[in-house]
Amino acid sequence: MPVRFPVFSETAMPAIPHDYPSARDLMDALRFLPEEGQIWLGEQRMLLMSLQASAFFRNELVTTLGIERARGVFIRLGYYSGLQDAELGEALRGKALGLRDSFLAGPQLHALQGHVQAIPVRVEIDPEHNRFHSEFIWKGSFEVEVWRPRGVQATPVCWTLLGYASGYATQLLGREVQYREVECMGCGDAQCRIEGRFAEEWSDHEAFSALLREAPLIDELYDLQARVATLEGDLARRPRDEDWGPIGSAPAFREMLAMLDSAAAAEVPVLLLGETGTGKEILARRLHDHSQRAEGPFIAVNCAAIPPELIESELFGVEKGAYTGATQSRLGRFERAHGGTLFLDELAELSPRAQAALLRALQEHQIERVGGQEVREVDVRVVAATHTDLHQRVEEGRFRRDLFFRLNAFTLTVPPLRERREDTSALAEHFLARCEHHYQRRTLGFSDQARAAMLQYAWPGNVRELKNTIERGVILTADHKHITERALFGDYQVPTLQREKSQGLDDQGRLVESADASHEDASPRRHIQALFDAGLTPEDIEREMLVAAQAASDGNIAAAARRLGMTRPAYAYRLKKYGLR
Ligand SMILES: Nc1ncnc2c1ncn2[C@@H]1O[C@H](COP(=O)(O)OP(=O)(O)OP(=O)(O)O)[C@@H](O)[C@H]1O
Repeated sequence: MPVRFPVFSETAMPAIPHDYPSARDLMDALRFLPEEGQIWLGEQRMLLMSLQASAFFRNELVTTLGIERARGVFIRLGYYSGLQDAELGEALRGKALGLRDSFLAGPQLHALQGHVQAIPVRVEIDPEHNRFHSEFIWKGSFEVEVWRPRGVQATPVCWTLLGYASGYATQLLGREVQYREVECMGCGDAQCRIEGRFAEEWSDHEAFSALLREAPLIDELYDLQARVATLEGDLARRPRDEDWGPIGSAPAFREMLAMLDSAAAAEVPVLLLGETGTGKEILARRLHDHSQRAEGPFIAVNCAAIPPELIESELFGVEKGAYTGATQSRLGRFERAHGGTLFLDELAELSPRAQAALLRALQEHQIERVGGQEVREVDVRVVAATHTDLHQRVEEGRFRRDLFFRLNAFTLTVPPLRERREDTSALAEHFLARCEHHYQRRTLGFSDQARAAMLQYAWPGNVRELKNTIERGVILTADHKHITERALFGDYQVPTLQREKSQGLDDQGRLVESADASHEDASPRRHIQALFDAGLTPEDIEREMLVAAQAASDGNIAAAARRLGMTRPAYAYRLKKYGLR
């Protein structure tokens, strides 16, 4: 169904914007967290900036870059904001209200952010029939204000706004839309008016697309450029080979890496300690790559993954006929690692017999295959790893003391991710690039909220868990969309995020004066007063909120719970309590 707004002649146009759905949903997505120094709009962290500061920034940029280049920067800035907001508009309204209202969320969000009031003149959206035509009058453009002191300009000045409208519609429709400012108060017209069409309907569309792709001249906008380029199908962000090594610049990690590198040249055995998933294997590989054995093989064995009765034959090989089923002789990992490095992960799991054989291999560089008589010389450097307390195992008599001392000569402890949180972002970007490459996907990266959640989370499974989480996020995110907190963590609520506090419900689901309510914004109190005036009890209000959240979430319980800042079980419990389920 094409969506049409009445076409008004300019004189007949009403002064008050009409036909917009309620902006309540968009306003509810806006959260002020003064105690944490943050403002959030959906999954994006926002900034409040004064018009004067914005004018100052623009002047600086125009002076530094010249007007044409500055124009490009601001159009791209707006374009990127538009892309982000379209995700929010679609998430809030797409399923529930459809394309028309998702589209109108764009100008409404623009207004909510104080940029401009957009009055629809014509809105026809019918992508199925290849039709898109929209026209808005802009009132109170902040960019006209910013330019006013510079006098009348030769060309339209609402750069960011125009970029925003183009980015929003492009992202929402999944097809390039471009807007033009056909009238602008900044260049002497009586009003600002924009028109939007599919890109190819504009004769000069290539110049506009090129502007979006143009390399920004300031570092802060490189990211934007990469994302716009991504949209244009440019397969950016391929991981480089050197990116595949251990990532980390936290002091604890750097220090450990420096020791690892100095151990690489020496021929000593190395013991890596650290929790599961901290990267012990990747570090063992680095040790190998930096050693004189780099040209030789690197063989990794997870001792815990091999049944105890098979571990010896796995490590040392087997002679034909050694046991039923040994129909031919087989090389063990030691022999395969000859001239290189053998990485023994989960070393603590070795059987006593295997421990004895390993000790001999380390001391005498000799092994015997299972069922064989021949003594074979092996030239292997052993790097072992464990997440258990090996010393304690020795005390308990479960691990040979002499072997422990042999391996313990050079010990390194790999710090868990929670002790080097500053590495989380770099690791996350690294895994994102790898996963996108692997799955041939092009997301727009992490939302601000997803990033914040990753930084808050304790990562008990360490780097491996982070990697798996990001893989999940990439799989669940459509191309050209941001990876949300939900895509990463599902319905799990990252425990320490304090945003929920400001949503005004305590952990029993009761309405409370939120942290922000004590500040200037009196609107929640006003609403609550109105509810009291209507004679509603707190129970009535709670019941209504539960129902409303469910309706607004298409009956999806997890989504409704999130909307109310509750866990799913807490929400389900309340539904039951009120007989709503
Ligand atoms: N610093 C790092 N930079 C890049 N990738 C890493 C880093 N640390 C770990 N990884 C990746 O995380 C995953 C888990 O790491 P790895 O297998 O080396 O951990 P581990 O400590 O050996 O785990 P376990 O003790 O459970 O065997 C691997 O895919 C590895 O490539």
